[in-house]
Amino acid sequence: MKLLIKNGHILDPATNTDIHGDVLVIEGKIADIQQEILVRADEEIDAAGCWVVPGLIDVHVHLREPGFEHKENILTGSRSAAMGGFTTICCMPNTNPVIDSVKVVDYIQEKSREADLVRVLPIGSITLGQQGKELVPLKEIKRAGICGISEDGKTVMNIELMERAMELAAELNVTIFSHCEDHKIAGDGVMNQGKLNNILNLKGIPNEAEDLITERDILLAKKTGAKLHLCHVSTKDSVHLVREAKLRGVKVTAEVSPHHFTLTEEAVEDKNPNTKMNPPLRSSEDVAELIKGLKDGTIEIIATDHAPHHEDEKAVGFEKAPFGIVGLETAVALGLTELVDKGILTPTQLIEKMSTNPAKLLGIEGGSLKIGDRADITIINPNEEYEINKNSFVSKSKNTPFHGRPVKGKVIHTIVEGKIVVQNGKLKAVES
Ligand SMILES: NC(=O)N[C@@H](CC(=O)O)C(=O)O
Ligand SMILES: [Zn+2]
Ligand SMILES: [Zn+2]
Repeated sequence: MKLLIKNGHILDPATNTDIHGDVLVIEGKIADIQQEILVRADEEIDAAGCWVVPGLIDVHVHLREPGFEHKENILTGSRSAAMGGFTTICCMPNTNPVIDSVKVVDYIQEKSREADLVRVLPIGSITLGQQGKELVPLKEIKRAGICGISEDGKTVMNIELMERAMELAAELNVTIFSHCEDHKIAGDGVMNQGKLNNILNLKGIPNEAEDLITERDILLAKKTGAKLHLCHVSTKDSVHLVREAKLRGVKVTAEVSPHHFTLTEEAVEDKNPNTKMNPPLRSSEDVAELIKGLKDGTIEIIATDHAPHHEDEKAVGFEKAPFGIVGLETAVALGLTELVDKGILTPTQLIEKMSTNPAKLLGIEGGSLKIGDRADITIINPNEEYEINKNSFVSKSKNTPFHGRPVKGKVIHTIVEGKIVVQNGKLKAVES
């Protein structure tokens, strides 16, 4: 099977490629990249006016299966990922049962094989059942195929237990994905604690809830030598802490989610439950520092924290609604509109944070268009302008604050191992 991608703007951060030309894929692998390739192929894609980039990788997604399939399942989440240009996604363990055993890891892998769309890498939990009491059997679940461990949704508040988890993770070379939130300080807050929460009569979550755990986990990573990845960084001081930790040689990486660099707490003004997520939308000073951190490389990854919730669950008022918003199908547009178009990141830097750096963090093949590499490729039209429409999402859930927002940049084709899964902005093979 030969696939020829013609006339694209080929951007590969891994090989420093930035040329106009053609990409030839043979039997699922990148066979050639030239200004012009003249061969007869089985299939041809005209990529004129589009970026041709390494397949995007999202290290932070909630697929909700097993246990919460009314919000999303592995098949619908994989479709949503493909539509968003992602060829690999990592799914968080806050399912029911939790991803804390070989059995659940196997189940997810089997379901994703059946879905046969994008690669799904499960993230195991840190403690059994995310109960914060006993560590998971790390050696076994690592052998079964987890790509890291996380207590996402909450924090392991017991510091001794977290230290032991990091020691073991360091020994087995497993990355810890840390959701930094001091439960006591966050209390039953529902939005950022700042200028607005009192006016809106909503309980606040102060920055310190995040910053204290960020600091704690950086210190533990330094002490144990564990590889620490910070999930959804949202505060200015956490960005400062990461910047300093890197200077001191701590093995720490950090991600920011598109909603945190796009919106501030002001978006909560009309109490739309789709502006409620954890961590909350922060102040404009926090957002400015996140953007600075993205620009200077302190934050090397953009991850969606795709957190689908059913419409009925969100329709109970701001205070009672669950935290979280969907993100797979809006990430590319927000990255392009908010970061590239505004001159904060170059196109190559955006792709680096959405593909090359995630691959490095996970230690997996991908994030590059080297000859011989597996042909995971995303083709994006950076100039297409439209309004985000939640009704066009293929995700089971539509909980987005971005419905109706004008954006620029659309995923046109997603190719996984040489197979076209999204073509001309549509899923190629959808039964049911
Ligand atoms: N981000 C969220 O607001 N919610 C996530 C949990 C999490 O990422 O912490 C969820 O699972 O719904
Ligand atoms: Zn989280
Ligand atoms: Zn999450």
